[in-house]
Amino acid sequence: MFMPLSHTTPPCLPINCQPACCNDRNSRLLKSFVKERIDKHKEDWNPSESRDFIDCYLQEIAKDNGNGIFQEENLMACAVDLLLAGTETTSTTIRWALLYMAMYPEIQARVQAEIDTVIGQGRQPALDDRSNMPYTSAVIHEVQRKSNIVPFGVPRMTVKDTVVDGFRIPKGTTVLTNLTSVMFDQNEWETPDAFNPGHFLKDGQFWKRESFVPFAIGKRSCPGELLARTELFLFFTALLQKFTFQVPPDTTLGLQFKLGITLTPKPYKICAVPR
Ligand code: HEM
Repeated sequence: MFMPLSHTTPPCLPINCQPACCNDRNSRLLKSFVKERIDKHKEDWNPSESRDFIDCYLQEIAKDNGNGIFQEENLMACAVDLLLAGTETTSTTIRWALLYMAMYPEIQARVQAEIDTVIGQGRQPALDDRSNMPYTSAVIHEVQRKSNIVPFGVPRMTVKDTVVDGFRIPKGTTVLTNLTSVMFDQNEWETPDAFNPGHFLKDGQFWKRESFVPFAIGKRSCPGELLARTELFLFFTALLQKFTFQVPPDTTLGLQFKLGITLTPKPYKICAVPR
């Protein structure tokens, strides 16, 4: 179970904390959408059959009549967090992936060749295909490493005086994990600043690397990792199965970004040409 992000995030981060979902209007819309869903779940709730997260939470609230830690306010905050953390991140990664594909047509062509061999055009991609597609997996990992969309993890706060590697961190200190330093470490990566899927390939097979940490590590690492990895594989392969992404005529694409809670590419235009 996780705490709402708002309980662990300091109110004023020294960065531009304004993803589209954070502005007042969008935040109100999101909250009222979640409230509607919770009310609907309460209406047709059957305690002996949990359909999803909201049902399970309602069950926990009912156990101690809403007097314990499980309360409707927390349910609301957790559901909003899941929607925010779960949509902005995956869609931003896909935006980076399409940008890289348009900028590196030879890499895109190799992904498409693998899709054509393993999946073909006659059916949609399935998760089972992933283990037969080392090059595509390497490209998705390299997109995640190089685009580095959550460069400082999620801000945390020490709950007691702590010593890390000889450094004393007093209780109540906000701590950011510098994931960038690991994913661009010159001692770990052969060409840290290049977009190079070869970082994740050895003898033609997918190579899992310890320094690949876009979801952070440890007991507070991203709870959505499995879902995100599944979504990224299915969306990316489905898109490249049907389209080739190209730089529009007379346009130069670049890797300019905007740093907010996530590191997103600046808006860009590319052509999706049906295959
Ligand atoms: C490419 C996609 C994603 C990336 C790169 C990503 C990355 C991260 C990172 C770095 C953290 C901070 C971990 C830490 O502080 O140690 C985090 C936290 C979190 N992520 Fe993700 N995430 C992604 C997708 C998702 C999805 C799909 C969901 C849910 C459906 C999700 C839900 C969360 C939540 C709720 C937290 C806060 C957990 C807590 O406070 O303990 N994330 N994520």
